[in-house]
Amino acid sequence: MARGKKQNPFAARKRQKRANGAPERPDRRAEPYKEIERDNASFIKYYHLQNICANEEEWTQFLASIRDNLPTTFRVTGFKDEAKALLNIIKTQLFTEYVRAVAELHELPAEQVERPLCLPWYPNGLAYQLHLTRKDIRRSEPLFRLHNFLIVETKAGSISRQEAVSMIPPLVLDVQPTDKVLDMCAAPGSKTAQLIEALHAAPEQHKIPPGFVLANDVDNNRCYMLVHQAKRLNSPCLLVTNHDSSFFPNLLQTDAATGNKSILKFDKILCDVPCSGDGTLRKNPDIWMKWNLAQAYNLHGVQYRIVRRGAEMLAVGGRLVYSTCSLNPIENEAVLQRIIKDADGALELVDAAHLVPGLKHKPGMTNWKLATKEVDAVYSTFDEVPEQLHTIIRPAMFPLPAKELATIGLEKCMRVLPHLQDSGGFFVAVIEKRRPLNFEKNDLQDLLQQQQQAETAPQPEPKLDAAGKPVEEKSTPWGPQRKRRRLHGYKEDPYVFFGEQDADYESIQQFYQLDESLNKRCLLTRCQTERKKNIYYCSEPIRDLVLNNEKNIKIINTGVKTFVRCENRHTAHPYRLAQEGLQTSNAFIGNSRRIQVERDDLVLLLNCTDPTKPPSTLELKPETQQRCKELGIGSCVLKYVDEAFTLFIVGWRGTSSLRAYVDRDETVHILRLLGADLSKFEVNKYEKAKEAAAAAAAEAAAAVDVAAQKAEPEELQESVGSDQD
Ligand SMILES: C[S@@+](CC[C@H](N)C(=O)[O-])C[C@H]1O[C@@H](n2cnc3c(N)ncnc32)[C@H](O)[C@@H]1O
Repeated sequence: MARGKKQNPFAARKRQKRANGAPERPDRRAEPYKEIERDNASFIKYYHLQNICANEEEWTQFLASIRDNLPTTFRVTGFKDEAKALLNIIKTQLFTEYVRAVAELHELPAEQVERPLCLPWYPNGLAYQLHLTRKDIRRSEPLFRLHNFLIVETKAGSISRQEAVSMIPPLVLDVQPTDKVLDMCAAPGSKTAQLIEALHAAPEQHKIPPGFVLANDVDNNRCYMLVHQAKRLNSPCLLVTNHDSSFFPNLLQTDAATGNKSILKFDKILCDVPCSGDGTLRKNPDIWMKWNLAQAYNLHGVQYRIVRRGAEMLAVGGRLVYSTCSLNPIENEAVLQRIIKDADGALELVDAAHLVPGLKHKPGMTNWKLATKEVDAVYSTFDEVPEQLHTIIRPAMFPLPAKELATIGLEKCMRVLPHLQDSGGFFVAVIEKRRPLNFEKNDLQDLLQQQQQAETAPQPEPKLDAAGKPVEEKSTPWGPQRKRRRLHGYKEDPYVFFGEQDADYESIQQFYQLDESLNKRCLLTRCQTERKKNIYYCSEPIRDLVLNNEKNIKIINTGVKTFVRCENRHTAHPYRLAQEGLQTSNAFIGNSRRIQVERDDLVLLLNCTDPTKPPSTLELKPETQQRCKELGIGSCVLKYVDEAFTLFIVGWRGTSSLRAYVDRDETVHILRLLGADLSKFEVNKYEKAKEAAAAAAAEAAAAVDVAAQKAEPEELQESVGSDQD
């Protein structure tokens, strides 16, 4: 073994076992694929006895639906005119191709193909359901263009492939651009993305929304999935943290006007809690094999603790949404009746059905029973539960006495069952806070004291500029300053904010004529170095949150990449613009680095995918050439104005060239919006696979020929020999 190279302990153990003569485990991949049996006697017995359906006929429909595969749904992500333009393309070109492809797949006349369904309850007609499963789309050659569209536009952040029912909680949370929003169990982040979109829904009113989204998850690895998902939206108003929500610490905020500190209370909170997930049986059939009631009993406690902590952190007048993808009243109504009862009038369940008009749902249940794990004994009250089950089945899991229950308002909850509109199963409840909770802990003095202690602890001498001011305001995150793998994930790099006087800022400001209203102190890097590489931007409230709270909570990510160091011998300025940050920085950039381009020029620039051969300015329209001459070398903003939308794209003016600085997926997205030819980017993976197989076969045949030629003289000799015999 090479010195210093660590051995993989799992591989070492496997090698050791093999050396000891232990039998090899059978390779399951070699076994024929078995379709999962969509049945579970305990599940059926349990939900039948709960009367989740009105009658036997409906129950039969429920069972048929939950055993069926789930149709694919997607929504156009939207707070821009671009969304409307893309929707138009979807409704015309994509759906025409859809009908053609489905007709080919099912060998039907096109007139018989059912068109995609616009989800009536999703705002502005932006969400659609296809009559195809995810597997259909992934595995059928006639659908390759549809598949390519879904992949590319998802990566470009223009659509979200999200289960229909999962779109409901953010809608009923009703987020406004000024809201302070907490997403307590956020990963992998499909609902967080919706919350961010709602925050940015009024760009004409706010260059940067005053509100923010704090997205949290207890699972460190899933936090990175969340970062990946949310990054597509390029919001400077997002903070991702990694903490147990049931013990989420109180956070400090600074009042911008007075400088006073207070405990942060959120206007909107989403508690999309961990659950048994039996509402997702259509998408995840393996749950049929695992389902049992013990999961719900185990989860009830953590679900209650999360919603209780959420209620404490909610501002008076604020709104909290509790949701699960479980049908089980133990994880739903039992949790809600408990928190509403404990709040003693401070919390109220409200009806939010008007925010999803046309969504078919049932009211929350007001009567349910509990049972043993295998549902062989059923209990209506805690008195009936045998003592050995008292630690598993708790009194609070049973419905309250009828009179008390009537004051809770459980009927305002929404239960979505799969057969109602061919979707997954889901539960959602909306709570509003009328006054502070009796058990709410507002430990401002403790927090201030902790902060003071941390500030007075010995620190390395700060670097000062010529005027004697600190050069930069550095955050000290959890743990050491070097990224190192730990049991519970990575330690994060620090958040180093720009100081009042920053040489890099001065030069960026001059080159891009940045408007002073862009708060330079919200620019940050993720390392302490003289030579900054990537410069990020976050909104003012996010900066305040980071600096006030990073010692109490593990911050995983914030800021949008806005400037990137890019130096070569021709460049006058060391930083180029980053496309990710342009959505924010564009509103602050002056005219000196802008160039307006027409459609043909933009199509030409985007079609150039070889970075070593950028388009020559001589190929562009005379007006564009003239502007290029004036512009001089370096990063710039390409502006394109269409009747329906305006695009801003990062460009690069080279010595004799102009190029668009966007990645492949965004390139395809923009070309699509421009109605340009996409055939160059349209990869048919089936054709490619066939070509690869044909090439491999040809290679194998050639190898056989060569072997045969080599073998020929011997064979001839043999045959001569045998003749002689
Ligand atoms: C139903 S999923 C959330 C789905 C997510 N809201 C979305 O739309 O993509 C539940 C999440 O809760 C997280 N979780 C479980 N226990 C938690 C806790 N105590 N605190 C915070 N997050 C928790 C899990 O890691 C999981 O990512």
